[in-house]
Amino acid sequence: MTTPIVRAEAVTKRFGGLTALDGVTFELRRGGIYGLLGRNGAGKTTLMQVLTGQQLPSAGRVEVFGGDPFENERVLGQVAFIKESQRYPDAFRVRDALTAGRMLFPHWDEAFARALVHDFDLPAKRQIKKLSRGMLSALGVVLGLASRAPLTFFDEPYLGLDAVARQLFYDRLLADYAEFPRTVVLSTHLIDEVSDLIEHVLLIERGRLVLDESADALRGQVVTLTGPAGAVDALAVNADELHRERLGGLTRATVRGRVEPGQARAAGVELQPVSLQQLVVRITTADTKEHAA
Ligand SMILES: Nc1ncnc2c1ncn2[C@@H]1O[C@H](COP(=O)(O)OP(=O)(O)OP(=O)(O)O)[C@@H](O)[C@H]1O
Repeated sequence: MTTPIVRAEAVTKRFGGLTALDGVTFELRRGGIYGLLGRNGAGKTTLMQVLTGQQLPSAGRVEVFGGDPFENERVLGQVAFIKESQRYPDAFRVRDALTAGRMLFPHWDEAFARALVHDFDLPAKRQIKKLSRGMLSALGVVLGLASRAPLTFFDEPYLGLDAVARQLFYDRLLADYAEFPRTVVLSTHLIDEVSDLIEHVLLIERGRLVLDESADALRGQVVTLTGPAGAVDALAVNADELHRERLGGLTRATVRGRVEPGQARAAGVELQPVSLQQLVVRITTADTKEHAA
């Protein structure tokens, strides 16, 4: 068993009458790339803020590296939180941000930072306020990767990055993670792009954690069945139905649960795996319908 480095117990965060996090309980273990997924406003940023001591929970408990992260230098020295809206001092140049990274992060790797600045084609002497949006995102990515923080949060780090730069980020993250294992939490809407990268999925819906599963386990769990309605129903009897539609005379159902491929073949039902992206869409829309009902 790997040791958990984060424990969140029944964490609730309210902003006035709005409940942004609602009784969220989970653990993050040492070493792993987590995908923090969920629709707009689901509570992802709030959760990362609570875990990094930038917001206090309204109820519940958070423990990071064995302590409360709030104003805790020992804990926060091991944590990097890279967010799109990061503000820098007005006169800061790219190279000043690297100097700050060197001072802030005990595990900082200067050579790696310089290599990344080169890879992302960042102008070291340019003022940060004069960077393009994509360059600003790239700077966040450089700081987050070179920090080598044992717990690194990337909150939608790709905004403004083009496809080539995003791929560079994924490649560098994966290669560096293999050499220096740590815990990385990546909040993203680009699920298909990161589905090969993430090892564990945390899915938040309206402030509640609705999925906390290894990506491998999930891949085998959800399938689409297409065939005559009666045969589909019989095969899916013990599975959890997430979605159903009719295609001419056929029924297509997306279900979570075990379906035997041999039985499906014999019943004339086509079985197809479901991508992580489709799975998230199905789970979150099923939840929305339930909520509206
Ligand atoms: N400081 C705040 N004051 C009031 N409401 C807030 C505050 N921060 C977040 N919220 C609200 O809490 C909810 C969750 O927001 P959060 O930013 O955590 O969502 P998110 O999952 O990160 O969304 P997105 O994917 O759009 O970035 C939203 O309804 C948001 O409006």
